[in-house]
Amino acid sequence: MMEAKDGQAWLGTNGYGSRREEDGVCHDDSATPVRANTVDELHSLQRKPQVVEDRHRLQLQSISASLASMTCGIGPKLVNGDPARKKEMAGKAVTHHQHHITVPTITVSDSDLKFTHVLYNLSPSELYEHAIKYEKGSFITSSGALATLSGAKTGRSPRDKRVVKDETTDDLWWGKGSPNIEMDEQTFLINRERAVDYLNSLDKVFVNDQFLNWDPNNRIKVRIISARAYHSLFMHNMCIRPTYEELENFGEPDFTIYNAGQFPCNRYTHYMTSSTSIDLNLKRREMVILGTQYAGEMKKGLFSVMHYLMPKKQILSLHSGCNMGRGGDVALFFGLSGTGKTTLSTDRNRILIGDDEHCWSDNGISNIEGGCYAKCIDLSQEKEPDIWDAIKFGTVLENVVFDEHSREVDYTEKSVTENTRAAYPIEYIANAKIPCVGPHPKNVILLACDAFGVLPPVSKLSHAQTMYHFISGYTALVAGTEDGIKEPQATFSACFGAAFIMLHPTRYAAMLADKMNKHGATGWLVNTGWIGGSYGVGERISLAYTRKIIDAIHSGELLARSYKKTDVFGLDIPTKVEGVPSELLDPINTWEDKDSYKLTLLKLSDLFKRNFKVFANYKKGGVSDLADEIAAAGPNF
Ligand SMILES: Nc1ncnc2c1ncn2[C@@H]1O[C@H](COP(=O)(O)OP(=O)(O)O)[C@@H](O)[C@H]1O
Ligand SMILES: C=C(OP(=O)(O)O)C(=O)O
Ligand SMILES: [Ca+2]
Ligand SMILES: [Mn+2]
Repeated sequence: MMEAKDGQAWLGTNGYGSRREEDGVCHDDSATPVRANTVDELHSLQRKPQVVEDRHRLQLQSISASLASMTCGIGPKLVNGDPARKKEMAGKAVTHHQHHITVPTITVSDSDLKFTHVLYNLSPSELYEHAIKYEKGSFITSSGALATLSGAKTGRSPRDKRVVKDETTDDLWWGKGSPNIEMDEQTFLINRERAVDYLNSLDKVFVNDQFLNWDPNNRIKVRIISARAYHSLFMHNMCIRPTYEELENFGEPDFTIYNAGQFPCNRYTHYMTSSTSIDLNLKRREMVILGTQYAGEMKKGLFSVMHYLMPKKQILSLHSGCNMGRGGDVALFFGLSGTGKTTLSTDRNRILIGDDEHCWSDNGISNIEGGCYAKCIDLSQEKEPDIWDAIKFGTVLENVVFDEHSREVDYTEKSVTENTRAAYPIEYIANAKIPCVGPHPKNVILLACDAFGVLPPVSKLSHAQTMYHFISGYTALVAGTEDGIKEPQATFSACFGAAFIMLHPTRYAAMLADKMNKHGATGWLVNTGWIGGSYGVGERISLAYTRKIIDAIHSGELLARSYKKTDVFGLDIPTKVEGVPSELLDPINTWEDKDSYKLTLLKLSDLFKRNFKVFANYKKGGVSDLADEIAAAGPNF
């Protein structure tokens, strides 16, 4: 080594340092030498250390309290940072012993002796490294997105969702048709303890402190405690990301998720019917996840919470996408999974406010989330260029298949699941509106993917029809996609999101009716499903045609068209839409077998009627006055 001028040593390429030898050989010593004595020292120069301040101590105390065991009432010993960098972290621990307890405690369990490292609001880069190093199935794809596997579950488990029933939850929707399956407080605490013990047994946990709802007056603070970098990155993308200052003043969360998804619940525990349990406790403002690693549970679990909290403030929570034209006209896109909310709200010519969860308050629309969650089965650059471009560094790609060597994703591949997904921050869509808020909607578009092929590609709805179809929440997808032709499966999901609503559907419908009336919004029903016959005979309407229809709604062109009424459903269908063959607009034209069309139409209308019966008779603080008018807005035959 050779002494540099300022007393630091440089690293040379050999034992002689980089002394210039006058031998006519060219040496590689043109750059300023590195200031390090050892390779370790050199590596330590790479990263600017994070300053551990009092702020971090307060955060650790707060997290320790979040992870407190119910039985002994104290939280674990926590230390900031990566366990793999132990030496750098030494002496900076915060424990409950210092802060919460004045008398000396006697250590009674092994878990009291250990530290849990907290990886607090890590950046996407840090989370990538953790995922790749420690989580099997994590890879960097050729676009820079992180491919991950969600494990045995590749979709949500609605039958395993439980809601604590107590004195505060009388006004919830319980019973037949409701997504809220009850559990008691005691059982919740048993599952909570199971999750907390699991998380505390780990060397490290990930903690995300973030926000929900872009409306600053109605924003809530959420904390997500999880065991996987994948989950932390997913929520980083999906929730609203705090600025440094906002994080500094974060304080205590309004709601906390304990995601112990790799660990099962105990089937012997009361109310458990499988090894998966997603438990919501509104009074404690906590959610526990056991036995599923599907990240969508966290996103949609928080959505349920918003479906409870927001209506209490006269704010309507909506399972819809939302975008805005350059002139400020806002459109909502309702629909069940796979009907096109994400695809159609992401539109080159319009500004994206959000793809899935919104609030409608007296001030207009706000997105609940900070990211989008797009399906990627059969994704193509040509058909969905904006979503394609959003799949880059930072994006989580769930359960996709890629080329072993090139790491190119094959979006047609369903060998892990058909529900392959991309989760990305909303600003990855070039024309996203930040902050994600907008004025009152002008158009309310109800999407149905009708695999029966009898609903028209577009209908204009009266207010009563809008309510009827909103409460019905119809779509029909095809059950199995592989072996042969299967019957389309009709699904009715109230408010186009029965799995997430907490109150009776009529409560949300009444609010929607009220807001649409007040702000003069027009309702539309768009069939993004089959034309020319049911699944097996006809085909799915092309995305290009659906986009033309949506364009005509946005521009006002469609409102000005002439209409005719259909039989049975009594829908008003336009006779012409720019860019769409006119014969497509009335389904009877595209069916070769007219008898079969009529039979299928009647069959579907019968399914609608049977489904609606339960709502028609419901009179409890909902749209009871409107009930008759709304029921009459359904199919008639
Ligand atoms: N005509 C169409 N309209 C909308 N989506 C279509 C159409 N044809 C095919 N699709 C595909 O259907 C899927 C719709 O899914 P997505 O937009 O993610 O639904 P959601 O957000 O409502 O769950 C996408 O994969 C899209 O490419
Ligand atoms: C994440 C989901 O949303 P969607 O399929 O509506 O995009 C879901 O329903 O699990
Ligand atoms: Ca959804
Ligand atoms: Mn979606």
